[in-house]
Amino acid sequence: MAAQAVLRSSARARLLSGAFCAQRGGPALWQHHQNQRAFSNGKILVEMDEATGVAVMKMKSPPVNSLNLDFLTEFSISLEKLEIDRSCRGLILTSAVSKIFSAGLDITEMSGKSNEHYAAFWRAVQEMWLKLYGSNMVTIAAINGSSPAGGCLMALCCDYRIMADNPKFAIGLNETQLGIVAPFWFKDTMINTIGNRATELSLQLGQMYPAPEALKFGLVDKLVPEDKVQSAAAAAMSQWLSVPDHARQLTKSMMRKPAIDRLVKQREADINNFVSFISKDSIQKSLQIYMDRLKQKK
Ligand SMILES: CCCCC/C=C/C(=O)SCCNC(=O)CCNC(=O)[C@H](O)C(C)(C)COP(=O)(O)OP(=O)(O)OC[C@H]1O[C@@H](n2cnc3c(N)ncnc32)[C@H](O)[C@@H]1OP(=O)(O)O
Repeated sequence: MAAQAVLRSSARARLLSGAFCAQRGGPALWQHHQNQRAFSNGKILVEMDEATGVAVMKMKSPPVNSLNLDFLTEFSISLEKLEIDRSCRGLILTSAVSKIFSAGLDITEMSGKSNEHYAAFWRAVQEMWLKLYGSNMVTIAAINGSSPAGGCLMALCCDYRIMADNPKFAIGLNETQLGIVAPFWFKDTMINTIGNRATELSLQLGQMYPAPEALKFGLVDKLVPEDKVQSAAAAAMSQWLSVPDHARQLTKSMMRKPAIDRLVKQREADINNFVSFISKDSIQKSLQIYMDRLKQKK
């Protein structure tokens, strides 16, 4: 109950009540301009091309697009809005922040907060995963910067990944480097992409892979020059959209449903696990050390 109260007081409540809105004071409604429609909830900007049925979702939460409770709530609501729009068949997920796709879960959401807050936060992380991994749309990640942990997870949820060919940009599930453990559904998502052995190595070591290495073992599907990421994503999208929707959607569901069902069945237990793990003193200390190191590297 307390967890729901936290969620009610967050972006979801503001969005649904219409306070998150466009500068003119209305709800985050579509704005029309020629063949384009757009809406923005503040941290997320969505532009949809009506001629192609493709929406581009840009994450815009500087400095690093870290995934806090408000961001995750906006993300899930935006995705739901596209999912129920029958004219939208494809989604390109990318970043409006230079050199960063997403820094993953916001570490400050996992430090020094109440158990109710941890529970609400983790429910929002689960929701983002359930919606994106289970989307009926074709989803393509246009990875135009670094993408650790939760950022990598978002990319892995997509059907296809195109990354900027820059060895300074790295991607991976680096949770163990923070002294924390990726849950089973992060692990399942990675296994479904790169296989069991590569996932085991990657997760235990908490590896971050520079873009060229990520390509080698299939963590991403294609590298292109930085300035071609969006056009390459659009080109890949038109190939994916040439497949009849019903056949592609059923095939996607056949591949992903077992992993999705597994979390759905254990959602509350997974939240309880997260809360009891993250609230341990030793884990809080590890996160603090990691954050201090991040700040010291400057
Ligand atoms: C227990 C259950 C498991 C939970 C599963 C967890 C999943 C996760 O996603 S945990 C988060 C893992 N994320 C990371 O390890 C990323 C850490 N960040 C970085 O490596 C870098 O910041 C970067 C590569 C993303 C960007 O580097 P750079 O452009 O040099 O920017 P700065 O490092 O200077 O960062 C700017 C600013 O942002 C703060 N920050 C960075 N990442 C996060 C984050 N994930 N959460 C919260 N805040 C973050 C960083 O501390 C800087 O803050 P200021 O010093 O106040 O400017």
